[in-house]
Amino acid sequence: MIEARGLARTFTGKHGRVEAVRGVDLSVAPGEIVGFLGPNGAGKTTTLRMLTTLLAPTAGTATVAGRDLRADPGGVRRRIGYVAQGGGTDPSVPAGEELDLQARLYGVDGRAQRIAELCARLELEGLWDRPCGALSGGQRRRLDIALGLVHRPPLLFLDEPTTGLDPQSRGNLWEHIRSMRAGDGTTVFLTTHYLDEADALCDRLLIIDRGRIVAAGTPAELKRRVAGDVVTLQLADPSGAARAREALSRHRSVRKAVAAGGAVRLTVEDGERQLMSLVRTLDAAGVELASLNLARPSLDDVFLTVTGRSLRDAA
Ligand SMILES: Nc1ncnc2c1ncn2[C@@H]1O[C@H](COP(=O)(O)OP(=O)(O)OP(=O)(O)O)[C@@H](O)[C@H]1O
Repeated sequence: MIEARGLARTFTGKHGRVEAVRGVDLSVAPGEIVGFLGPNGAGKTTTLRMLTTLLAPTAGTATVAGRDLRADPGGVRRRIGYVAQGGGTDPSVPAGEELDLQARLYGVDGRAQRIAELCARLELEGLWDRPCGALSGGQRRRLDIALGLVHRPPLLFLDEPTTGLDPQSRGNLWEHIRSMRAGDGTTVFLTTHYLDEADALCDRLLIIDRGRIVAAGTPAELKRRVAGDVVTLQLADPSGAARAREALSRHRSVRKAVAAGGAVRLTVEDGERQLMSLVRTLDAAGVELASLNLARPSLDDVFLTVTGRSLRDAA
């Protein structure tokens, strides 16, 4: 559904050159929900705007929904839906009117039926006459999605669909996105910087950092392949962190050791079995331990492993 090779975008302005996206390759199969994850400023929106024809790439090629991005941008636009960050509704216009107008703009066959179908599926019934500005955050996001889907596109792009929503509305929106896929087989490509969203909603993830894709796979694959188990050793005396890190990084099970805030954080193969041996290594190095924690990897650990930074800190 999407094939991109070497997609890049450089901005040149008064303050110099910004290489926002530096050669992105990506493939999305029909029916997938793919999450594009990364910290603020990583290049998510820029990539999305290129894939949706809103921004011309400086380099690279892409086929989107079966059409060539450069040769046939109009063809791409007719076959995709795009929901921008914050949506694009007029606060003073009633929700139903927005939907009707969008359907007319696209010349949708069976307009009334398509709108009724979307309203039922996205729980928008009864909101027809309500001005968009008077809808709740969750309702507005569902209306934005309905607007993006009115012309039955096989591919839907969502830019940070749940930013600003409370946890309950976020979970509710995830359900709706899944039901779109189940009902029409819609392929969904979404950007997010929420790790829980990426984990719970997406079949596959692409992690972008500083304009490059640094990891790709299903959430489970990424956690298994990239991260290993995470052992955090809190030291009694924070000044021993560097020494502890050095001793532990020589341990045969340790893939990566990072010292931060008086603790050493290890990425370890088979963490449970290695705990005693790690404690002995620390003991031999003369470093006193205050506490110990073993955790299965999270997506944040994946990001930390591939970039050396925490996604939470970076976001
Ligand atoms: N029109 C522009 N002119 C100059 N620089 C830009 C422009 N648009 C984006 N950038 C820069 O390109 C980089 C990538 O921005 P982009 O909006 O793609 O990131 P993002 O991952 O979507 O971030 P966020 O999560 O904050 O939305 C940033 O450094 C940003 O400041």
